[in-house]
Amino acid sequence: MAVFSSFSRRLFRKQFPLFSFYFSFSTVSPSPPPIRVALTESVGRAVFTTRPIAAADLIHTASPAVCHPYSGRASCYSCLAALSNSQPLRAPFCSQHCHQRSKGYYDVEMKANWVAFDDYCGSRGLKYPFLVKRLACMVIAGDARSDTLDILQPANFTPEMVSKMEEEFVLLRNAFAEALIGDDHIAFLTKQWYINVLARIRINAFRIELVGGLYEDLLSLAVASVEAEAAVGNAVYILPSFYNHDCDPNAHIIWIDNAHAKLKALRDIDEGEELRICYIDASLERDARRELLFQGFGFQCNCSRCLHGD
Ligand SMILES: C[S@@+](CC[C@H](N)C(=O)[O-])C[C@H]1O[C@@H](n2cnc3c(N)ncnc32)[C@H](O)[C@@H]1O
Repeated sequence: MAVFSSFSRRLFRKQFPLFSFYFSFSTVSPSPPPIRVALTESVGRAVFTTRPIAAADLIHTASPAVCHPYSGRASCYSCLAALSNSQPLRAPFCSQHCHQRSKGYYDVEMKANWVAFDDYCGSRGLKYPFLVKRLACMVIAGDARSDTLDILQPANFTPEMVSKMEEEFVLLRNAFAEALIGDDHIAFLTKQWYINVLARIRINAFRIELVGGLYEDLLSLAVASVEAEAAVGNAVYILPSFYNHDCDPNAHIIWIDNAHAKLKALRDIDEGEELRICYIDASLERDARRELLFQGFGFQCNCSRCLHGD
């Protein structure tokens, strides 16, 4: 658990000079990452460089605030690394470290019967409720705060969307209640909490594709993103969620062996430039990209490729 809470604590240790704030990574990283997060007039918060960054440089890494493997994947419960074939089914961890780190919320999850919730979400192709379930287990275990994701931008849900979430919420709460997890431990688990968390996940969740040993340089990075195996799960991060989108990005988020993310520069970047990643397949036509961004994230892209044509 420590990894999640200490990461959040470090992130929340922030100052608020006019319209910008800086994160302190002093106790863990030898030097802070060369970035700052600031409020912009057009796209809310954004990430800017504090010094020049060379192409292919690692800008920073990030641990997930919450992650969840896709069902049917032989992935570590904790970090989403591939499990070896010899791994016993009852021990879904890639290492003792992952087991120790996640033991508290894994035990909470194992106490409850998830058949109804999993069937409901699985049969409808819903993936994000599993992230909410994981976060709820972490909160009950004392491994995360219930407001962990509150700092992130939420999606706007229509009343119809909210009413569709009623059933999955009831199934989630009932699973905990029937497992005799005391009322005081699940007092945070209201419908409003469920909707608020899903609204953050909707905008900020990353689909994790591992590139494994393929990654060596900028060229293989491009190849890797095309050749990567199918996604292994979803995760939400705090700092990477402040990166805005660009259809011609200067940065890229990648996962090598597990859900620990690396933010890398795709080209030389000047001091003070905004860092942007691409949320979608940048090779799509302009109209298709704009439609995807609007439907998936609710915004009209203001990047220069969209504004000035391909
Ligand atoms: C993952 S968040 C990025 C951080 C966000 N700006 C914030 O303040 O938290 C995604 C949201 O940022 C805004 N955004 C990101 N990229 C954008 C772009 N290219 N054009 C317009 N808005 C963008 C949209 O509101 C989008 O829903």
